[in-house]
Amino acid sequence: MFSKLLRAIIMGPPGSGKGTISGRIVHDFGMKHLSSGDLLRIQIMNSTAAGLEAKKFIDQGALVPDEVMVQLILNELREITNHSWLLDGFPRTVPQAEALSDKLDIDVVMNLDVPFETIKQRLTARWVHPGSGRVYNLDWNPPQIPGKDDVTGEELIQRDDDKPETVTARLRNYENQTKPLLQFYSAAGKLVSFHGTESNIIYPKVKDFLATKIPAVADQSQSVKQ
Ligand SMILES: Nc1nc2c(ncn2[C@@H]2O[C@H](COP(=O)(O)OP(=O)(O)O)[C@@H](O)[C@H]2O)c(=O)[nH]1
Ligand SMILES: Nc1ncnc2c1ncn2[C@@H]1O[C@H](COP(=O)(O)OP(=O)(O)O)[C@@H](O)[C@H]1O
Repeated sequence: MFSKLLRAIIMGPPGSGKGTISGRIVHDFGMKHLSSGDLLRIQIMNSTAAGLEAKKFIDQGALVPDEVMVQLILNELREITNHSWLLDGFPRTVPQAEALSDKLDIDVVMNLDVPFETIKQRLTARWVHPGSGRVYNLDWNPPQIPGKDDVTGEELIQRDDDKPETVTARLRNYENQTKPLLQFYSAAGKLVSFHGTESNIIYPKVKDFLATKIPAVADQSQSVKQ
């Protein structure tokens, strides 16, 4: 029934739950998750040339230039062979999407359609574990020990770009630069949108959809045993 590896994109405005839902997809379907934001934050933590260059844009809520992003992501995707993957946060502009489709065929684009009013209040309460990209929310899914990652016990950080004024700039950029991608992927027949305000309600719909495309982890281990 499932003859090939799945190449999927998850899209949506900042704070729509891409990281949260990706974590559940990885758990249930074992896909490799590649988040452009996590990748950039690791480059910044390691003070690489690409990281230092990217930080100037990220701190202002601006998008990192297309050529930097395309190179970074295509290099990473080249490393993932023989595995289904889920791309989160890339592409974010039409030129990025064109550069990606020049190199690879994408199977599905899942769009999280969450209203801006819902999002704004979420982001100021977001804390992240930079090493893994695990994401928490002080109101919604707080860590077991305040300020510490549940799995490693390491310190959580609040992202510099989650300040209210930067969030406004990011939402504006989403509207101007990223939203046109919905039309791009819709015209290509790849787009599936999930509407809602709660990840717990959106995720079961995403899961049902993905189950028609890729075996769940439980089914994969069963087929190994047989
Ligand atoms: N209140 C609430 N917060 C949520 C929900 N889903 C995710 N969050 C939190 O909202 C913030 C943004 O989610 P995240 O997955 O990082 O979104 P992304 O920016 O699209 O990757 C994080 O702090 C999440 O813990 C939800 O359904 N309700
Ligand atoms: N594909 C991309 N193109 C340009 N900039 C990007 C891209 N992905 C991430 N960034 C930069 O990194 C920041 C954080 O990205 P991300 O963690 O994906 O944010 P969020 O999860 O809130 O949508 C973005 O605001 C942007 O500055």
